[in-house]
Amino acid sequence: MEAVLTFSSYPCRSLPSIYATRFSPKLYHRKPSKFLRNPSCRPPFASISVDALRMPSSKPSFLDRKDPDILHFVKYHGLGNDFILVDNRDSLEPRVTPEQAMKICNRNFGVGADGVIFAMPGLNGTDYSMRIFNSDGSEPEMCGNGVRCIARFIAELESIEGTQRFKIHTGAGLIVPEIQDDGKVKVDMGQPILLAADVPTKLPANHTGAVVNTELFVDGVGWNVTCVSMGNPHCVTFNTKQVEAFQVDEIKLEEVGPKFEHHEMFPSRTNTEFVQVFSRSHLKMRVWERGAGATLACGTGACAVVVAAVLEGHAERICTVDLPGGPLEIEWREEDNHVYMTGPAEKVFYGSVPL
Ligand SMILES: N[C@@H](CCC[C@H](N)C(=O)O)C(=O)O
Repeated sequence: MEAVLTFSSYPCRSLPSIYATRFSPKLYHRKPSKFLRNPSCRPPFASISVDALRMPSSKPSFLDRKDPDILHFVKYHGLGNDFILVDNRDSLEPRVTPEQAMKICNRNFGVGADGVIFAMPGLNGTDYSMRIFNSDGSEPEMCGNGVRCIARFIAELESIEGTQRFKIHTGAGLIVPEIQDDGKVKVDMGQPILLAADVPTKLPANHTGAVVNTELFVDGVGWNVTCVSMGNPHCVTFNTKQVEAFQVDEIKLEEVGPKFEHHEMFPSRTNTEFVQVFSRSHLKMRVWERGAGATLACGTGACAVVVAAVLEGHAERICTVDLPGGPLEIEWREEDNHVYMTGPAEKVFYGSVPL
């Protein structure tokens, strides 16, 4: 639900509604858009009505406008992992630069988000491509919560209702989200990558080439870690040499997270998940994300956690993973070695920002 501000009684046929947000009304108080500045477009007696708590019945027409100085977007979140979604279907060139993405993601001086995601034309026989900039402007290969959001975003752009499956090209290869009857999105996240050099990590590998339950010194503490890539790198830890099982709420994420992220053992930096085991099918995690810091959820992270939990013998292949923003259902399927993630993706508001 959101507040919608509608300018009515304009004679211009193409006049769009203007959607205002509960969260960032200041965005709409900048330079008036061209049609408002053009007197020939203005009726003598324009009326303004505020129609609160109404969802637009269809895609807002302002998403169709192509003004190079204004970015129209839709904000989505997956369990509080929030993104600015951009309709980039006409080009493989992202509409904003990494520097602009940083500004837009800033929670004080911009819209506020963990990243900016672009829905682009498909490549290699896929329906669409997805690219993403983290809030620090870096570009990750994949984003699990983001791929659920982009599925819902594309469905909205293409006015598709009901169940729908898309083939999405990402930096991690083909990813297949499927919108289910209940609105949740189930994603085939592909196979986990375990070979140390491919994660990548310089930590010593075991006889299979994987880094499983290996000691990593961070901040003077020996953490037992397992390294998994879901296209993007993850370092998963369930315990230290001193602490047999974490109470994850006690982990000082802001202190220790950046030290994992920039550790010399991770040449491409890393996402890090701290995990508490409730049972063999129920885990709880907190995450420090590469390029975004502490977030409320990380889809690729939850997948990596279940893979690591199975490899370390803590859990079975089907688990509920509790994140600060809510639960994800994860399955690491034995038959095809693929990881499947199921969870929500919710639209928050429509907006525009000057570039
Ligand atoms: N939150 C995302 C992961 C986003 C990318 C990550 N910060 C990275 O740099 O790898 C998810 O839901 O997977």
